[in-house]
Amino acid sequence: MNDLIITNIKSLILPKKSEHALKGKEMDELTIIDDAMIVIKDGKMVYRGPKTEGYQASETIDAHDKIVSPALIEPHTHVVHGGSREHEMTLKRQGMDYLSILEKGGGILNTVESTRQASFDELYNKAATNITRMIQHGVLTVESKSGYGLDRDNELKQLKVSRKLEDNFPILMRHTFLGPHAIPKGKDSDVFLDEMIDLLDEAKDYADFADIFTETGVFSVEQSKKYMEAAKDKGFKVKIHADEIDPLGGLELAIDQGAISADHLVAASEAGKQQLAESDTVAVLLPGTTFYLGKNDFADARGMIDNGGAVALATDYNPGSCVTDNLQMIMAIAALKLKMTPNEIWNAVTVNAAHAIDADRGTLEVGDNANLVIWDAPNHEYIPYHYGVNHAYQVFADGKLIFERPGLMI
Ligand SMILES: N=CN[C@@H](CCC(=O)O)C(=O)O
Ligand SMILES: [Zn+2]
Repeated sequence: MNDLIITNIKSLILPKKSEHALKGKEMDELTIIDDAMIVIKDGKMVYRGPKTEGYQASETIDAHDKIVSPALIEPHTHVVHGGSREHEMTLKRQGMDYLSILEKGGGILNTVESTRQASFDELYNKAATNITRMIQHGVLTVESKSGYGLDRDNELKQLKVSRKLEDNFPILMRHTFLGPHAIPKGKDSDVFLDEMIDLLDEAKDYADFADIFTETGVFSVEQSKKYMEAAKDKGFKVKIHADEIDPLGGLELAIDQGAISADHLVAASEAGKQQLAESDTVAVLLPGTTFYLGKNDFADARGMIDNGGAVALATDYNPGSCVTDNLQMIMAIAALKLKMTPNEIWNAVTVNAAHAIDADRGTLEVGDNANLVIWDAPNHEYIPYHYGVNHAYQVFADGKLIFERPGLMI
């Protein structure tokens, strides 16, 4: 007897399981099975394919002609933080840009203050609200960065909160130490970077990856190289916030260092984009950030994919440069502004997002954990098309229904 059958699935969306992230033309390939059915036993996929009579189960769920996909994957968030920065919208309206706000002690440094002041429980409860919202939007795998402590105790506090979230929610998380996220006021950047390098040993108990913000007025390419090499020596896989605003060569550094991902890449060079195709580095693009910063030039996803590179998408949820926990919204921005096809977008928020954070997720093959979403949508193109609302209808973690969108009470 099988545990659960989900039947009457209009279309089943199946990204390809692969040893490496999907690159170039592969990103436009997606298997779609119409009139489908899923069988789950002990939380794992036993069958997925055309409807058949061959299976029995103690429970059957009728998908009522809705579509089903693997649960989405968030490969870049700053979900653990104190405070909020709505006042920055006024500053931006008055013409101050992101780096000028940071230079004046606002931006990331504002959130550092709020995060330092917040207790462990306050940080946990706040982040739990965002994680809940992400799950409600169809996400069951989340990467979470520190980077708002900028000192030993507060960086570790953030990472411990991140770990507790993973313990208490039915999700898989990856935890990233982002000590070099900004330079504390009055500190010398080299001295501070050395402090963060010294902290890597302790951070290793809680974090899977080490990350750095390589940007004008933050850390240079040379400093980033030093940090990444130190982190790799200590057993970390490395990530980088690269070429978000200025073209410093962060993508080339990431590739050179064998980074698992290079994130942002709005201002990445042509040379970097060419090299991406030959590398195992995944480009994690964050178009919600470009939108939220009010910019018109988006990352060149088309160039990266057409050159043969691997692209993933994330919200970059954080309190300053992208305040949304709705990855479906990012799928819409990717369609409109990154000119990605629906198939590329689905692969970018499932398999490729999984590869960007070293997670074996994002597919629905036999033997996979049954992490999936029933979407209230007629086809897979509909979700990027009808933007700004939640299309997730039912979310299943390891075959268990954990969220169902309520309907009207009239
Ligand atoms: N750009 C650097 N870090 C974050 C933003 C952090 C913040 O503004 O609080 C990002 O990925 O966009
Ligand atoms: Zn970030």
